[in-house]
Amino acid sequence: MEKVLDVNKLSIDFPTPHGIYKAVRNLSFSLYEGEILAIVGESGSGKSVTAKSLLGLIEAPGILKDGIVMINGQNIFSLTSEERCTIRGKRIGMIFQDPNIAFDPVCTIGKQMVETLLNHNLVKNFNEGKNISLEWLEYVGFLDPLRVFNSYSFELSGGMRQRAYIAMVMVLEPQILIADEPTTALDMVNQARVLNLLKKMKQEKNCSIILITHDLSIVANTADRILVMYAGEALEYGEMIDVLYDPSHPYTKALIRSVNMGEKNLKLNVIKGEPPRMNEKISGCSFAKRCEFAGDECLENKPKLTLGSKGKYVRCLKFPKRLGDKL
Ligand SMILES: Nc1ncnc2c1ncn2[C@@H]1O[C@H](COP(=O)(O)OP(=O)(O)OP(=O)(O)O)[C@@H](O)[C@H]1O
Repeated sequence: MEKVLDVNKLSIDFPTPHGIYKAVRNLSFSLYEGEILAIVGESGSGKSVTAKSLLGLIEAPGILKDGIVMINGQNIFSLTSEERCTIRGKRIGMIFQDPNIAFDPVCTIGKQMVETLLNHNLVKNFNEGKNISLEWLEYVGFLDPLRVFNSYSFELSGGMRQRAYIAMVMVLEPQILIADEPTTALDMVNQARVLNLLKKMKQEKNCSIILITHDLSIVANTADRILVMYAGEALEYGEMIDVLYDPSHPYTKALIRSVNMGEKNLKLNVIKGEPPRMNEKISGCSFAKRCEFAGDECLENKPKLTLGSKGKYVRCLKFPKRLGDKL
């Protein structure tokens, strides 16, 4: 499978009056054609900052400390803002938890979709844009696409609005879609609809998707591979089956024990303690203070992300199956 995105040693800092917050630390991962990569981790682990940086967006006061994000052979950080705008939308699209931020309340859904197509010079006139927009509204599951086309966003229910949002992003047919907590605000029925839609876009449109979520049951249902983030860095990274059903890192194991993936009468274990403060200097393993297996060496020596069996990467000094390769 072809690599469509390559993130190499990405580090993002937020200088604040309380010190430098290290939101993303030396993060590397790739995304392949037609796959769903889930990024999971506790709140504040750096998932959203990472996702936005893939579009070249680092919100002030954040700064790119180091790293390269290659999309189709181009480093997004070395492009001009105009070149980045062309990549955004056409090559890479992003949907957030709250669709309201994407819609103009005084403009119909259809008009916005057609304007997006016209702005990217993908259609010659309104009617051509309307036909493409209607096809996408039908694709995301609307039985009466024309009604949605002529609606304002506030006239739709939450679930409909999220699907209309996906149609509006997908109308440009981006090769890469980043979905940041796309189902958090939805009920179970609409959650399933949106997740099935992501799977359909992967299978039928060969779309490569980064799915950011806290919810491991969603990951089990949709993802091909997983990146587990903690305190801005990757702790475990590999095939979904190998990470979720044969976890290696104590943090991944604890994360799995803290949710119910459908088992009856399962006792849930909350992970004790807090992640390190983002301005804290971490000399050893970032998870060591909360880890039940940690020894003195874990507090003193920083583990490297290391390749183990089944092509899985793990950052843990206690991880037994190391082959010695670094990422
Ligand atoms: N504007 C900001 N100013 C200072 N620090 C920031 C800012 N935005 C993000 N950060 C830092 O980046 C860290 C990671 O934030 P991010 O939103 O990526 O976390 P997340 O994993 O997506 O969390 P959640 O699941 O709650 O959305 C935060 O803990 C914070 O320290």
